[in-house]
Amino acid sequence: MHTRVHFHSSREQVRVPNVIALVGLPARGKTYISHKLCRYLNWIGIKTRAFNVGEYRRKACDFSNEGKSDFFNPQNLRAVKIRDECARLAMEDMGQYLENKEGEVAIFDATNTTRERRKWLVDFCKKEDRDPKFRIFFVESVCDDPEIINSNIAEVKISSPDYVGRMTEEQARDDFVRRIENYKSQYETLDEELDDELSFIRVINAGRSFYVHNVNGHVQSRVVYFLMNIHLLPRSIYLTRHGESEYNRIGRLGGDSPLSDNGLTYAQKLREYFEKENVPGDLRIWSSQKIRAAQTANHMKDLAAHVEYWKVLDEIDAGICEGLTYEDFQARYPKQFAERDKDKYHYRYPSGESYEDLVARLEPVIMELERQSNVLVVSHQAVLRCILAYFDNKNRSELPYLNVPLHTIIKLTPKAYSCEIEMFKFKIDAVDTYRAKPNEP
Ligand SMILES: O=c1[nH]cnc2c1c(-c1ccccc1)cn2-c1ccc(Br)cc1
Ligand SMILES: O=P(O)(O)OC[C@H]1O[C@](O)(CO)[C@@H](O)[C@@H]1O
Repeated sequence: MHTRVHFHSSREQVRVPNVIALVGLPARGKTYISHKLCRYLNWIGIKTRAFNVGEYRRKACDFSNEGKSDFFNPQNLRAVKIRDECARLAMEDMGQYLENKEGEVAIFDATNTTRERRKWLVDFCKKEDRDPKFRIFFVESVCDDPEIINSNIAEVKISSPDYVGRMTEEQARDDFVRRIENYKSQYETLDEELDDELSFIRVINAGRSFYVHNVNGHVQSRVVYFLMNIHLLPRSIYLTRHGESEYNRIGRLGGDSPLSDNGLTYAQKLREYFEKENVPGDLRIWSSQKIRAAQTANHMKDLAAHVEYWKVLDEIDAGICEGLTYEDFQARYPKQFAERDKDKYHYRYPSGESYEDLVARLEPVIMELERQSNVLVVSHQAVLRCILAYFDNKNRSELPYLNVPLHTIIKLTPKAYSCEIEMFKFKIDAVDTYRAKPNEP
């Protein structure tokens, strides 16, 4: 009988609640950072939610009767009152989220461009009757590169609910530039002397340089590490499973079987796809160290600088079920089989892995994908579900059931706040290895 030891990440209860507060003028990528950080922290298992004050303001007052940029004029006292009220509401909701332990990290996405506003936040996190106090980390984004600012305004501002359908793009752009001017007059940047006791990072020109001050604790150091590895440069990430393998054909899990004839055909067609794709610059190819993946990647050899073989890209280890079919698994270990369907993300095969283990094993791959330009990843069903869940912001109950069929290329193209996903299914026969969640009895 196998001794089963349950390792549950009990660290979640231990960690102090963290607030990550953005600082910066409009169109400095605060919401971009907020969305991306939220997605990364949730994926690595740190429950995180973003609170965007702009959304509270849009709920509080529709813009039909408000002057757009004038609403942000500091002399407009009525508007100042509404904006402060929205910030207070967002802060209250954030406080509840952390107090009720719904999550460990709250991201406060607002301009926070005055020392007074930031002091309000700090006092809120450290207030007398709060136990435990919230740790707060400021992420300031400063940017004077007009190209970056204009791409931000073009990509996300003029299509924002504040403008769309109310004025022309030209008018929207002009109004937004006036809105920025309103904030500039009041902007007090973080200062290493005046704000010496604060913890913060200043990101300059979309990550061209950084100033890091008084980093405190595990979450803040992960945030700094992540922000120093992401970039805005346009590129695409291609994901594909190996071609159909002999084990796929007989429904066996895991193993290290070679490609079937169909699989070999797919490997050839994959190469032809990339010959036509004309990927700009050089294409990096990462393969797992399983024969079926290496055979698939090797058909691309001379198209890419070189193929790299990563063991961390190997398929989920099914432990005692390696080499079995699902039918064998159910017949031989009925209790285990039933347990897996109850919570497929946390279920760990005896002597094997869970999807949660896979995510932990794949974190360096995600970090390197963020750093790189155009990459093709040749891997496996469970592994690609984890990678896809990161880029498509899928949670831990959806992740183990994502559809990643054989003989299909998944092309990811990151956009401002989301990732464009295209799936190219090749007309080459392949078995269907997808096993749906059985409906509740
Ligand atoms: O506009 C900007 N100014 C300044 N920094 C910016 C942007 C954007 C951006 C650009 C276009 C659309 C949506 C967001 C991203 N970052 C950014 C910030 C921090 C890091 Br680390 C990487 C990128
Ligand atoms: O988590 P699921 O749905 O069983 O999929 C993972 C399985 O898919 C395969 O890659 C192909 O069936 C197996 O090697 C692996 O155990």
